[in-house]
Amino acid sequence: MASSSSSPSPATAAARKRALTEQRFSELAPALSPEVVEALDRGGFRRCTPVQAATIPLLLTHKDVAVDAATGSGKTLAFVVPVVEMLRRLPSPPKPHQVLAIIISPTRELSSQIYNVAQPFFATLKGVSSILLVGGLDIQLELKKVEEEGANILVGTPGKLFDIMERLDTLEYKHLEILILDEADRLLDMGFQKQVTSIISKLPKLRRTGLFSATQTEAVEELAKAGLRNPVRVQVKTEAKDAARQDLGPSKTPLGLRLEYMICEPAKKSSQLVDFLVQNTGKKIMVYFATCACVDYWSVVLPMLNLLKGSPVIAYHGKMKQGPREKALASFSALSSGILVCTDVAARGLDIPHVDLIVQYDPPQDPNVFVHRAGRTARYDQEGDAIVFLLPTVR
Ligand SMILES: Nc1ncnc2c1ncn2[C@@H]1O[C@H](COP(=O)(O)OP(=O)(O)OP(=O)(O)O)[C@@H](O)[C@H]1O
Repeated sequence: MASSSSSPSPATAAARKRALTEQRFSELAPALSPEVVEALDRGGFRRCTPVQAATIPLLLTHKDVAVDAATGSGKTLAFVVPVVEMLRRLPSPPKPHQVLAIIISPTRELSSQIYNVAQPFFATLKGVSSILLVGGLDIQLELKKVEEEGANILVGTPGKLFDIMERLDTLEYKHLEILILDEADRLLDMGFQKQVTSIISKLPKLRRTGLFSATQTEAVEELAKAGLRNPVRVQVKTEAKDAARQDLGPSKTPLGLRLEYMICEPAKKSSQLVDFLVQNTGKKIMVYFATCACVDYWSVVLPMLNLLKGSPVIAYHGKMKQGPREKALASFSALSSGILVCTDVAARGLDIPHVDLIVQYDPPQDPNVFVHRAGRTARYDQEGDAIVFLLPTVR
């Protein structure tokens, strides 16, 4: 959520100025409805980030958009606001089984996060229902609920959405106004191309589509060609100031992010991690490992170390059951300092408040993931540090 704007420190005020444009939501053209502006205001959102200032007017003037903007730059509201605003403009309330908007994102956590961020805005829509469709919930119960009650806005993961769309023929898509594909490159990396393509094939061609990603790949280009009509490309670049960021090229990382690397001898890497964590006690840290087994190992070892007593250590990986996984995320989000040991399941999109430091103990296989991991810190107007541990051979 946006931090209070009552009396920010000079540093925060400067960072906020960098993160936001002069454009007020209340003065966007085409104009947003007063109810949406009020909901934004209640959330502390008064001025647009660059990606919001560029994208909202485009979607509201019936353009498809392919958006490439840094992590933490406010992409979620850049599509939630136009989705809601487009549905507000419909002349009459929809029938219960008419699907008007679909928002697809790659993971349960991201879909839940989007659904939660969207709630105050969905609440301004009278007679419009929404549902979160993600794995891990009882499919029979969901099918029954959707069959009986219908749903006008579907938010979910491609597998679950595809499943529901295949099994239920009571939902009607011909009035669909807008499709959003969030973290598009991840949707494809995770092997969801078939489901996404099948979902798209059920939708009317005359719709708006927004494709959002912090990394553009050839596969994303292909998806944009297949799913978007004459899209306007929105690229929000940040200027690289330090050498490490210049190596990554423009637009990849947020302005408030400082990147470093540490060369480690294989035999000393573990002890260097411990030393590093001890030196940074009191910070809120995420440490990325290559495998779930490594996360399990370190989540047992770190709490045993006297030097780290007082630093809560929380594990988070894809082989954990959904309940413990959600609990882990909620616990870490609530901490002001502590360590989350995790795999790349926590690399994308998660908006965890006030993470100070990202440690990439195992470098990612895919260079794009580097940017997403680092992007869990320095979000919106915040600053943060990210360090990657490199063996001399991979430098
Ligand atoms: N206009 C705004 N004013 C103030 N805060 C904002 C604004 N827009 C977004 N934020 C805040 O910025 C943070 C990052 O936003 P969001 O999660 O949408 O980023 P993102 O671009 O989707 O990041 P990622 O690529 O990592 O998924 C959130 O905490 C959000 O509340």
